[in-house]
Amino acid sequence: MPDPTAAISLRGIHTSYGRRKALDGLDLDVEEGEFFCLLGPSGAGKTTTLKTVAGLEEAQAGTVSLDGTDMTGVEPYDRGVAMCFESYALYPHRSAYDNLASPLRSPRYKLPAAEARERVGAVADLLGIGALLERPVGRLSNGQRQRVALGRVLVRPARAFLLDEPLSHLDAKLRQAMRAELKAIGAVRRTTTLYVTHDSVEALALADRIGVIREGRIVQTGTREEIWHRPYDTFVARSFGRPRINLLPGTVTGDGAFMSADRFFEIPLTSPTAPPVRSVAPGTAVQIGVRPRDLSLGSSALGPGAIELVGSVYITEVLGRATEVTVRLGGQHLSLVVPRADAAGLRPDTPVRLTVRPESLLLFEADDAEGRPGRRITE
Ligand SMILES: Nc1ncnc2c1ncn2[C@@H]1O[C@H](COP(=O)(O)OP(=O)(O)OP(=O)(O)O)[C@@H](O)[C@H]1O
Repeated sequence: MPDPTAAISLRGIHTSYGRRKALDGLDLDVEEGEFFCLLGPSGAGKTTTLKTVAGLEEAQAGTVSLDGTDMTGVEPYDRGVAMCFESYALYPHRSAYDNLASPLRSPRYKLPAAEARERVGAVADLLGIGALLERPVGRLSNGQRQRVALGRVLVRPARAFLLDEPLSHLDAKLRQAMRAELKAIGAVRRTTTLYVTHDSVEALALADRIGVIREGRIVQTGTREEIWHRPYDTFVARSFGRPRINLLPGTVTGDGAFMSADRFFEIPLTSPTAPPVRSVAPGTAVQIGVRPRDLSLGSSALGPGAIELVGSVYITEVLGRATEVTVRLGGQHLSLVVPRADAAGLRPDTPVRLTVRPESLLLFEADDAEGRPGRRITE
C-alpha cells in the first residue's frame, strides 16, 4: 500500500528495457518537505526512478503516488514536479536570465513579471550566478551552465524537485560550496527534494534521509547515523566512508569470538560494550567490519577495554593532515587513518599495535558465492 502521508510514494515498481531489469520491485517513500538522497552505483536504477516519478518512464508494474494521489495516467506536465537532468538542455543564445525565467512564463505558472523577477533573482543569488544573468548561456563555463540548469528547476513553484546528479560537472571546491547552498535552499523552501547521486559524501552532507539502491531495489533507507552505524549489509557499509570500511573474512568460534580466516588473530565479540550479536552457530563464515578511522595506533590510545591487534606496516600514504596506514595482519590487510604525526617514522615492516573499541565493530554474514552482500549480524 502506498503511504498516503508521503509526498512521493513508490510501490513495487518494475521497469525493464528489453531483457534488462532497471527497477526490480522498488519501494520508496519520501516525506513532505524532506531532502532525500538516492545513492547507488552506476546502473543501479537511480535515473529510472526519477523518470518514473516524473512520469517520463512508464513502469511495467507498480504505483506512483504524489501527496497520496495515484499518478497512473497523469501526464508529466500535470504531476507538478520539476526535474533537472544530468545532461541539461538550455537555450545557448539566450541570456542566463531568460533561461531561468522562461519556465515561469509557461501557461502553467503565468507569474506576474515582478514576482518572476524576484524568484529568478533569489535563486541566482543562492547559486552564485547573480552577476552572470545578462550573459548568453553559450558563453558560460560548464559549471556555470550547470548552475543555470539547476536554477531553472528551483525557480518553479513545484510540489517536489527531482534532481539527477546536479553537481556532477562542478569542480571539487564549487561542489562543496554548492552543497551548502542547496541545503540552504532546501531549508528555506521546504520543498520535497529527491536527489540522485553516486557520491556518498554528497549524500551524507545533504540528506535528511538516504536510500541506498542496488540492482533496482532499495537496500536500506535511513538517516546518515542509521546508515553509518547500522548498515544493512556489506554493500551499504562499503558505500560510505573513504578509505573504505575494512571487511575481514573469518569464522565465529565456540566461545563467541571472531577468528580470522587464516587463524592469525582473534577478536572477542562479547565485551560488555560490544553491540550484541545475533546468535550464530560456531564455525559460521562471517566478516568483521572496522572503519579505518575507528582504529588507533599504540596500545593505550583508546583506554581500557579496547581490543588490541598486533601486525606490521605494509604501506603508508599521506592524505593531507592524516595518514592512511595499511597494516599486515597475517595474510590480510587492514587500513587505518591516523593523525600524520602518529605515523611519522613508520616504515614497511615496522611492528605496530592497533586498538579498536569493541563498540566500533560490525559483524556481517559472508558475501555469498553469487556476490550477494552479507547482512549485518550485530544488532
Ligand atoms: N533507455 C534505455 N534503454 C536501455 N537500457 C536502459 C535505458 N535506460 C536505462 N537503461 C538500463 O537500466 C539500468 C538502470 O539505469 P539508470 O540510468 O536508471 O541507472 P543509474 O543508477 O541512474 O545509473 P547512472 O548513475 O550511470 O546514471 C541500467 O542497466 C541501464 O543500462
